Amino acid sequence: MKVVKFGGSSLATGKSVNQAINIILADPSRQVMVVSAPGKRKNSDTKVTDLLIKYAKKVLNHEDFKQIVDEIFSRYQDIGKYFQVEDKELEQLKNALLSLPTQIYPTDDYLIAAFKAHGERLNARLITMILNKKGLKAKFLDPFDVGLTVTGEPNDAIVSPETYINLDKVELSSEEYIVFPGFFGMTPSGHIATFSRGGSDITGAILTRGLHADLYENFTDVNGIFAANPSIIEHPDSIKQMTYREMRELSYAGFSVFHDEALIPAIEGKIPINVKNTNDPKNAGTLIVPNQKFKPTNPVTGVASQKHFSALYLHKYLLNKEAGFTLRILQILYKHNIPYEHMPSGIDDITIIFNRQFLNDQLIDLICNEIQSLINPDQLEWIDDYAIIMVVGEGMKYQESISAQILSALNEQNISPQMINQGASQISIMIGTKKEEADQVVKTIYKQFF
Ligand SMILES: Nc1ncnc2c1ncn2[C@@H]1O[C@H](COP(=O)(O)OP(=O)(O)O)[C@@H](O)[C@H]1O
Ligand SMILES: N[C@@H](CC(=O)OP(=O)(O)O)C(=O)O
Repeated sequence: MKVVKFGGSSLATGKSVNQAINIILADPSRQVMVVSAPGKRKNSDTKVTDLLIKYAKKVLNHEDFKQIVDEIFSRYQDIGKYFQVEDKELEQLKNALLSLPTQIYPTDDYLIAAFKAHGERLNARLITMILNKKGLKAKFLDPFDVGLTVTGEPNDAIVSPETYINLDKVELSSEEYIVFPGFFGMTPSGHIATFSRGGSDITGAILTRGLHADLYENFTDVNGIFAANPSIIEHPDSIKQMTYREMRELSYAGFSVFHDEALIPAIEGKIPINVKNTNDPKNAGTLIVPNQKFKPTNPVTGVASQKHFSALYLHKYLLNKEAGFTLRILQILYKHNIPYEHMPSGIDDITIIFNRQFLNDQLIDLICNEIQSLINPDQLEWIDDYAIIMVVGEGMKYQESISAQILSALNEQNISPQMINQGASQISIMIGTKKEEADQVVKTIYKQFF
């Protein structure tokens, strides 16, 4: 049995939903369909998830929301009309949208999560109607029906282990398709919490593991995973096969096509993932597997970049001999509930890299002041303008000169990275640079290895 996830880019119009249904029908083992909310129809369009966030904010601000509800509903109406779904049935979706502000939520964050989740919930309902209309047996199931439970933040949830005990009890019939909304789960107190953005990939992976599927097919709008982001490199090579570890590092570092957290259930279940194109389903796409059986011909599999970082650089002579130096810094961060991403260090220097999204100016001043007064470094510098480029490849284990090749290629372009870190993971090299140089770094490294 296969679990098949369709991203929002594959379900944006009636025509694309029809392509997705044809993909399901083409292979009888494609029994479970996980769906995202309708995505962008063109570049200037807005994803339904973003429209729902707007709707939630209007409700919280006591603003009129009629227009935004109409806009959201029209996305489902357009898809429904393509399949001649009756107005009466579509009206159920509108009523579900309109009833959202009348529910009780523990906090505003829970309200936002519940609104957001309805992008996928209503789409799964609509696609179930469409399949039934086509004379196919299909059932809508959602996290509340199967016990997909989550903990953590309402808009950044984590799956609970009991989900897998609950999923073990779900009985599938080979006669019936299951349509399941991605992106959200149920909290212990019975509320909706969503995964982070792009999190329908995570739902697909959870169902793949929990329902013991043989393969997780993830359908998107490109022919698999490319060796670099196509918005930076024109027509990059596509990756035929890669390991879980490579994908996890690359998706964490910016390959938004597949969510990094979605790798974890697949790794736990040792289930391969096939990223494929809804518009070109015959293309083999990218297969993500537990281990690479052969030594790769290219040491580098992919180059990813992210620009939302900041860094705190600290210099202190004999830092390496001072017991508890890093511990005290971490205690300050812990006190203010600030997570950090990386902490490369040398004998007298340490750089702490943060995700800028978790910080504001006031917090930055606070931690810098505390570190200065409690730890007294010789130099403290806050670098707000920070990007990370990750060069990843299982093949790097077999070649030692990769960082030298990278540095000399960058040097030829007059780029001197602020940080280069290799070692913590044998299969990746991390480069810290200014945001404005990040794309050029990706281009230079890509040219060097592809
Ligand atoms: N390395 C990469 N390989 C393939 N696509 C990438 C990569 N990096 C970024 N992308 C972008 O990811 C997009 C698909 O992701 P997303 O829009 O989230 O898909 P979906 O809606 O199917 O979940 C592609 O259209 C592409 O522009
Ligand atoms: N719709 C949600 C979840 C998701 O996974 O979407 P997509 O499959 O379109 O990336 C989002 O926009 O974040």
